[in-house]
Parts: sequence; structure tokens; C-alpha cells
Amino acid sequence: MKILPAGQIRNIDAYTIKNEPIRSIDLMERAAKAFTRWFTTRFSPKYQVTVICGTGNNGGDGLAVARMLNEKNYKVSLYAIKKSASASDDFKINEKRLEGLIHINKITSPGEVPEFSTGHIVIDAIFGSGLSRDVEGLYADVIRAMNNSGNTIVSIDIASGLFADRHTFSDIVVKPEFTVSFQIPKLAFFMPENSRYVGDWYIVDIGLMQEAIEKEASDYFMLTDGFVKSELKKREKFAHKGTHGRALVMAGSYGKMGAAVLCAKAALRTGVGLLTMNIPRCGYNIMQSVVPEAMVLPDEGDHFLTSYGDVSKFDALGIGPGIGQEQETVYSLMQVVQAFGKPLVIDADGLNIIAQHREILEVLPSKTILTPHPKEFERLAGKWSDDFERLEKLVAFASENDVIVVLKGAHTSIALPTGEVYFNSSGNPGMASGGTGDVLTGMITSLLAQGYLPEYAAKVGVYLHGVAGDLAAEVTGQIGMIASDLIDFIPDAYQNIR
Ligand SMILES: NC(=O)C1=CN([C@@H]2O[C@H](COP(=O)(O)OP(=O)(O)OC[C@H]3O[C@@H](n4cnc5c(N)ncnc54)[C@H](OP(=O)(O)O)[C@@H]3O)[C@@H](O)[C@H]2O)[C@@H](O)CC1
Ligand SMILES: Nc1ncnc2c1ncn2[C@@H]1O[C@H](COP(=O)(O)OP(=O)(O)O)[C@@H](O)[C@H]1O
Ligand SMILES: [K+]
Repeated sequence: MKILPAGQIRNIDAYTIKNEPIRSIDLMERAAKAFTRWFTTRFSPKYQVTVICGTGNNGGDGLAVARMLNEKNYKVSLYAIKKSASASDDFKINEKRLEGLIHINKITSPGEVPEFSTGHIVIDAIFGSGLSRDVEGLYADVIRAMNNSGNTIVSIDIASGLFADRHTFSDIVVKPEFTVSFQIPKLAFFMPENSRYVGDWYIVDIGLMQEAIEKEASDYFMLTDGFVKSELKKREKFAHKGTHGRALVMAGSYGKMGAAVLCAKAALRTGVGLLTMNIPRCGYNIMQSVVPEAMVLPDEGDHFLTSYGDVSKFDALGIGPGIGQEQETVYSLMQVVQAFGKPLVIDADGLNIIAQHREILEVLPSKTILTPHPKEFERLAGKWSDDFERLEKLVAFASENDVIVVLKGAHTSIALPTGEVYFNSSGNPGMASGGTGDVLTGMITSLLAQGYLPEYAAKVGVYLHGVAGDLAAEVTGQIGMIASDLIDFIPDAYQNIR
């Protein structure tokens, strides 16, 4: 699914209005209906609803929603902030449609800012994607009062005061519990810095024309079920273990063999044909007894990796979880990436080693997959001042180094050397605990071994990992969930997507 800036969404609106054709007021009606449908399935008419409108089209949506909720027997109080005489045409039409139905309370001065009694659901329809400058004055007074009221807020399209496509410097922004957005996700939703200005967000379909969406170019996408499903490889009837790839994972050190074990189990559950674990000697008994399906290639070093063997017979290589940064390990990593010569997966200490020895970046095979969490990415690419700048750095790093960067987090973002970025939509905060990153490395390595091209191994791996986390959380809850639970749910994740 494409993520588009407000300007391009406006083009799609205009195209739909012209070519469907549909009058813009009817498109607004359709948007308001889609919002109302979402709202009525979540909140019953026992709730009192307060709708706060601006006078642009977002405000027009708010008026239409107020009318629809009134028809469905919700008790609705309605306010419009009217600082100037100007209002959009569709706002004015909706104003007329409300005559005799609900009174519109005008807010024209600070004294008219409502009190917001508790227990209301507040619908935020002040500004949408047309926000053009920081919020101040009367609008700021209303937004502060809304945020301080303690009521549940639902924003229409996007929280008022939040810029859809760039960093928002001001903190005068509505803090909704839910954002219900029209058809196309906004880039702002994927930025951790905006978490309190987005809440849980949902996309509702308002029937914008597909051909119009296709015409608009974008480098940003959201990974969805449909996309991943279409990329999953099927098992052939006459398949054998050799058909599904040979993977080598170099992982673990004394005190960090758990990382190697998690990575191994995840690679196997993701379907690799044959798995070999290259680990320091201290891990030999652990690996053989805990993961009997994996073959073990013990290193000469007792406590950490000191060398590497013949890598030519492997289809995929994953390196990094728990390896530490001893000098011999650094040297082995430098050598093995060149000896392997094909795209591989590098994680954790493998990335920290690269940050310390940047010359390795020069010799990485094209489309190697790097899987940093934000701290590891900072070591590689330097600091950023906000999340939009972080995204710029991500895109630049991937294209300058011809690598695929999987920047992990709540909406893991996968940057390709082409400049495209795919934001993940699966997963939950229960996954923020030690070891889940090792699981991801095992999964992506496994997919590479099974013949997925690096770009698809990254996308399918990240999405599947999040689905496994979501399924695990349904059973364990988010708080008690651990990385091993996630591994147990990889088979179900496959079943779920298929
Ligand atoms: N996309 C779709 O498919 C559909 C979109 N629809 C809806 O339309 C919404 C976009 O509507 P929109 O373009 O009229 O802009 P909107 O957000 O209402 O604000 C514009 C007004 O606010 C003003 N203003 C801006 N910033 C300000 C500030 N800081 N402080 C004070 N004023 C400020 C601005 O003034 P100006 O900048 O012109 O001075 C103008 O008057 C979209 O989010 C969705 O809800 C649906 O109805 C149909 C399908
Ligand atoms: N809030 C969150 N929502 C969804 N996924 C998350 C969240 N926090 C972390 N994750 C996922 O959990 C994994 C954590 O990886 P990482 O930080 O490397 O952990 P570790 O090093 O302990 O294995 C990543 O795949 C990340 O995307
Ligand atoms: K809004």
C-alpha cells in the first residue's frame, strides 16, 4: 500500500471527482460515512459525543459526521471554531444540512472555548491534511482544552496540528486515542516521535479511484498481508531438504549462546532445508542438545569466533547475533563477507564491528541486508534531530552503500538501495524484549537460503516476524511474551497469511 503526501492525495481526490465522476460534497459524504461506520462499531450510542470542527474540509467532515451520529441516536454536541468568515464550500453545504437538526456552537473568542465535561468522546475535525502552519491563538486554546479534558479523542483523517509529511515542531497538537484516516496512510503515522499524536490508527476506504492512486509516484509503502501473501513461495510436491536451501549462521559467544539458539530455531521454523551453526566451542553441547535439527560447526575458539570455514556450499549466510567484538571475530567477519561474495544478513555485533571498521562497507556484497535497531543505526549513520531526518539518513545510507537496511522498531522500515522504503504494519510492543531481533535474523537468513531475493527476504521476514509476534501476544499477552514464544508462532504466522 502506498504512503502519499497531502499534495498527492489532493490530486487523487481531484481525479476521482472528475473521472468517477462524483461531486466533491458527495465524496465528503462518503468519507463521513466511512468514519461513522468505524465509529459506531467501536462506540455505542450510550456515549455522549462532542464534535469540534474547523471551517475547512476536515471541519466539513466533522459536520457531516455529527449529522450521521445524530441520525443514529447519539447525543451530539457540536462546535465550530470560526475565527474568520472564510469556510470551504463543502463546509457551508454541510452547515445548511444541519439546520433544524443540531445547533452549531460558534467558538469565536477564548471565552467560548467549551468546558469539555468528562465522559464524552471528542471527535477532532479542526484541521486535516490542509494544515499549513503551526497552530496558535484560539485554535491552540481549544486544542489545549481538548487534550486536558481527559476525554477519549478520535481524530478525523489526522490529529489537528500534526503535519502529515514533515516534522512537527510545535507541541500544540491534538493527542487522540484513535486516528481514523481516509484511504491512504500519512508518513507522520510511522514516526515514533508522533506516537502520542496518532494513537491507534485505522485506514478506512472512501472509494478513491485506484487508477488515480496508481498514477501517483511514491517511494514509501506499507507492508500488508496481501503483498506478502503474493510473494510467499509454495512447497513443490517433489521437494527435498536440498531444495529449501543451505544456511550458515555465525553467532554466539560465551554468555550469549542464547542469541545463537534463538537464531537457529527461528531459521528452522521459517523453513530452511539445512542449517549449519558456526559457533564457539563453549556452545557445542548447548546447540546439539537444544536444537538437534541444526548441524554444528564448532570454531577453534572456546569463547568467541576466531575463524571461518568453507562458505562456498551455502546459499545464505547470517552473521552477528551474540558474536561480541573480539579482534579475531572482527577479522573473521571482514574475511567471510568477501569470501561469501553473495548478499548476506548482518545483525547486532556484526553491525557494531562495521561501525568501528567502516572499510567493511566497501566490500559488502551488493544488497547485503543490515538489520540495526535505532542505536546500531546511529553508530552506522550518525545522529539525527528528528524522525524525518532519520528517514532521510536511512534512505541515503542504503543507496550510498548499495545495501538493504532493516531499521527495527514499532514500524520497522526497510530501505532499499533504489530509495524505496517499506514500513511494516505487523507486530506489537510485546516484541520489545531481548532476543526478538535474533529471531528476525534467523528468519531472514532462512528466507534467503530458500531462494527469496534479498529485497523479498527482508520484506517477508519482517512482516512474518510481526505476525508471529501478534499471534503469540494473543495467547501470552504482550507483557509476558518472550522471543521463544514468537518462534513457536512462526508456523501459525505462515498459515495465517496464506
Ligand atoms: N483527502 C480526501 O480524500 C478527502 C478529504 N477530505 C477531508 O478534507 C481534509 C482536507 O481539507 P482542506 O484541504 O480543506 O484542509 P483542512 O485540513 O480542513 O484545513 C484547511 C483550513 O485550515 C486553515 N489552516 C491551516 N492551518 C492552519 C493553522 N495552523 N491555523 C489556522 N488555520 C489553519 C486553512 O487556512 P489557510 O491555510 O488557507 O489560511 C484552511 O482554511 C482532509 O483532511 C479530510 O478530512 C474529505 O472530506 C473528502 C475526501
Ligand atoms: N513497539 C514495537 N512494536 C513492534 N515491534 C517491535 C516493537 N519494539 C521492538 N519490536 C521488534 O522487536 C525486534 C527487536 O529487535 P532488537 O532490538 O534487535 O532486539 P534484540 O537485540 O534484543 O534481539 C525488532 O524486530 C523490532 O522491530
Ligand atoms: K483532524
